[in-house]
Amino acid sequence: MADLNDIRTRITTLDSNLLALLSERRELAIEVAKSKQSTSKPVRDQDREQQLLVRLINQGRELGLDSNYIMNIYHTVLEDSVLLQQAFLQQIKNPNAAVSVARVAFLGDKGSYSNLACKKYFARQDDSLVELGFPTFQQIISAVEKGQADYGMLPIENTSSGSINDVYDLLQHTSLSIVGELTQPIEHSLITTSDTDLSKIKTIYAHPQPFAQCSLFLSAHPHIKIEFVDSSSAAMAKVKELNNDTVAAIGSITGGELYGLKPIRTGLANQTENYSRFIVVARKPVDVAVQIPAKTTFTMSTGQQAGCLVEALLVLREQGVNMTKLESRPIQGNPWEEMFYIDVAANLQSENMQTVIKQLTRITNQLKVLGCYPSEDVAATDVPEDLL
Ligand SMILES: C=C(O[C@@H]1C=C(C(=O)O)C=C[C@H]1O)C(=O)O
Repeated sequence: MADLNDIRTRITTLDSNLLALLSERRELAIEVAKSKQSTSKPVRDQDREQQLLVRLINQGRELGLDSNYIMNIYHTVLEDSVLLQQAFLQQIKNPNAAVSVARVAFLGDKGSYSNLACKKYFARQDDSLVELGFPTFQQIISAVEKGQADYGMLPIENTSSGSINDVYDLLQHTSLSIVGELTQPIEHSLITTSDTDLSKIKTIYAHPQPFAQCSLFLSAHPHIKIEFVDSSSAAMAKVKELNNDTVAAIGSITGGELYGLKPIRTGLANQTENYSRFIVVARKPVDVAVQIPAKTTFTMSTGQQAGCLVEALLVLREQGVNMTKLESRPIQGNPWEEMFYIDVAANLQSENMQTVIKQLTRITNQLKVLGCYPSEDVAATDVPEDLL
């Protein structure tokens, strides 16, 4: 039998080769983006993706590889390829927005969910990253407004707990623009210093958002005391500092590793598919290249007469503009009046969106465009059922 060390050496070599190939594939994706730039072809080509997946699944089968295994790997590869091309075309479209060092403000400290989102988002940009942690959303916005940071990363909604109202309310008053978005899987775990047991835990430190997203798990353990902290990273820092087996934090496994902490329970969120959508804000708006699916976010307040909102929404329908989200929030200082937040799948520079904005400005009390940015929804391409 071959020696374990020898086999591992071969695996190590093989893994290095896989990485080199993935990196080469990314370089080719950039070449494809350059060609699309000259022809204005959309970045996403689902027919091509489907052909590629069918071929790989068939080829994989001959090598004894499961079709779902291939699908999972290639969904990640294709998503990365599409988002990489989008980031590349955006940089060409917005040369003035280029910074060589991106200073990004986020909630918490190293290892917070927002910090992990920053790392992921900016890994696709050419800039190097300076991470600036803040204890509140307001401080993140102020840091960008004052020029202490170039970007702010703000969570806006979560599949378990819904909209993050504090962020929506802050957007009413800022001059910043939304320039990007990112959807991140959020996997809550119970993070501790030692190999303790859930039955020994007396206190859990958590930010109110993870607390809300894990409410079912927490209500099943009513004897555990909950201490709220400013961020998941603050929760993990606290557990590290206390260093005993009766305390735990709600955080991510990756975040916990940065504090030398371990998970004793995973999958705490109410929904198994727990995702957060983050927005990226900056002082100047960006334009979105035509090859990229764009989203535009605007706020509007309508009169309180019957049918005002319907009339506004009809404008979207008449222009064939698809609304992907509608949120309403009270207007501070005007009891019972509502501000509507609307996301549409459209490029602000398109003719229909220009018409929408013109008409809505006429029929609403107030309209403000918060930004137009590349949509990061890269839905998996399906392959024929019988292949799976
Ligand atoms: C690379 C391309 O762009 C996108 C990414 C693909 C890939 O990485 O293989 C395939 C199709 C497109 O959605 C392409 O069009 O070939």
